[in-house]
Amino acid sequence: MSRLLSRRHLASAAAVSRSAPLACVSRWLHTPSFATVSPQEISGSNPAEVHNFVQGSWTASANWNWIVDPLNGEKFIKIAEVQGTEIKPFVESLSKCPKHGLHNPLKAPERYLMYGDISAKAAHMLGQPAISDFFAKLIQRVSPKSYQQALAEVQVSQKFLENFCGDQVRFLARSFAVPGNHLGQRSNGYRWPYGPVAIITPFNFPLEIPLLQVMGALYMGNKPVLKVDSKVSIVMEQMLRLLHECGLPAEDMDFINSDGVTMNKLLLEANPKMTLFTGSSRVAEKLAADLKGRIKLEDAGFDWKILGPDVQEVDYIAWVCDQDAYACSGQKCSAQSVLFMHKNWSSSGLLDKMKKLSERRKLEDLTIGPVLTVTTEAMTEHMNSLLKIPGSKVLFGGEPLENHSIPKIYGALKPTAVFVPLEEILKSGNFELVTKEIFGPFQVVTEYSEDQLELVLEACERMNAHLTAAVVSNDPLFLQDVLGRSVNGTTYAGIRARTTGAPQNHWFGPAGDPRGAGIGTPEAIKLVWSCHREIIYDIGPVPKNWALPSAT
Ligand SMILES: N[C@@H](CCC=O)C(=O)O
Repeated sequence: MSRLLSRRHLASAAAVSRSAPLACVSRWLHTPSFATVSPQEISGSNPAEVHNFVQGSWTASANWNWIVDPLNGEKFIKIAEVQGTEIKPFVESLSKCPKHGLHNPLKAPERYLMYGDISAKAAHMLGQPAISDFFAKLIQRVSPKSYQQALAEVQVSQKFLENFCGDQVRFLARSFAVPGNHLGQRSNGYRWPYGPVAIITPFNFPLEIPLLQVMGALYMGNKPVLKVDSKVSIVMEQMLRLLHECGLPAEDMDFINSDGVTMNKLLLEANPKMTLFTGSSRVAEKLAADLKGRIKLEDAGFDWKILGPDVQEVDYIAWVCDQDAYACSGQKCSAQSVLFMHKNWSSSGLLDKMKKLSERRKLEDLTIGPVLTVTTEAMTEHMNSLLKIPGSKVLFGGEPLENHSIPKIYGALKPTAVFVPLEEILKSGNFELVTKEIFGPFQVVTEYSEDQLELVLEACERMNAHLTAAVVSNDPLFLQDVLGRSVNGTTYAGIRARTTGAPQNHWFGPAGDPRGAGIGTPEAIKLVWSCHREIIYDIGPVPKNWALPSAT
């Protein structure tokens, strides 16, 4: 059935056509059946509304919080933000789910199949060009990035859903059995849900991160409450409507909009058995303490790239560097934050090529655009602090974007690279400054000579977030050396290595931290959303010649 021409929409289009211009009819004909907004139509004079979903229904709240259009500062989306006094239904809803979950290998196993079916339907819908276009454009409105980057996010989400069709959800909960010591004894290892869980996700991937995590949680039998950064929660609100249309039971998950303080209160009162947090290290550490460690994290990434001694494919590598550092205006947790360049690259023209590529980026197509969590002043101030380090210099960028109406609360900076000498980076007064993650179009570049690889590795060792990394070389001994002495969770190795753009088939997540979460793959889902339970069956018979042993 075409979701675009549902009877409901044809009827509403016909009704509208009696009183409104043709453009309006065409808008409705092109709005997917589940949708309550049209990405292109949202504006100050036609604001969109985002609701909450709890205990099976959509709800408003006493308070509307306005989100401004990142491109012109107009108030364009109203969020029904739940206040501290309004969390009771959410607390009650989570409490309804027992610790053993909505399903598990010994309870309601048919729900694994149901989730296979829901994923198949959702994958099919999201694969319709009009629907992927709808989500790509909606993402662009709230988390400005180029159409291609926004569409890539939708495609990753669509492929992920395809991966968990049919029997693939039940295969996630595959158990094992080990023979016991005597007749009737065997141990079975099960993947067990946590039951009530919470998911908190950031602004930079409005669809990919919350969708993949929420589906993983549901697949394994948990009941999640999901909170997405209000700046972009409209995208997941619309996705939830799509999921309901694909058969997601209304009671299986809740969706809340609130500020951080209210969410913290909800977490403390509802006491979810596991919380997945994706976002800044500061909030991650606070939550880890508040929730007494019942948390998994995908936090900051000061992600590094090392160019090895073998210089080749300079044009290609310059392009990958440009994408890694500046696509989505550098607002990916995987973005290249520092580039360690072997001296052999100095005369290759790589930096010039990177500069030229960075200059192709423009606000009109959002290949560079607003920075949602760092202001222009803060980025400039950081750059100026770096420039006080002896030997440092601006390689390119360093200036605010021009001719725009991006509101002052957001940042607007040209793609920027600052060179800092390696010996200076390692000095204790400088190290923290240089490795401070700037969630914007900003990278540090440095150079090392043959005998300075130790210093490069020392710098990587001293960093405290280990998310993505790239070792750009086809020298197997160089690769082995660097890979064997580093820890980043998602590391690309080889001449085509990158730091960003992990699709659903690459585990994505930090390493080196027992709280580290993953996203995307079956291993990530099992690790984050289930725990191990072992049931040891010991049904006998008791041997006929059994006699009471002496006390031990
Ligand atoms: N796929 C994205 C990351 C998604 C985050 O969890 C990237 O590779 O930058």
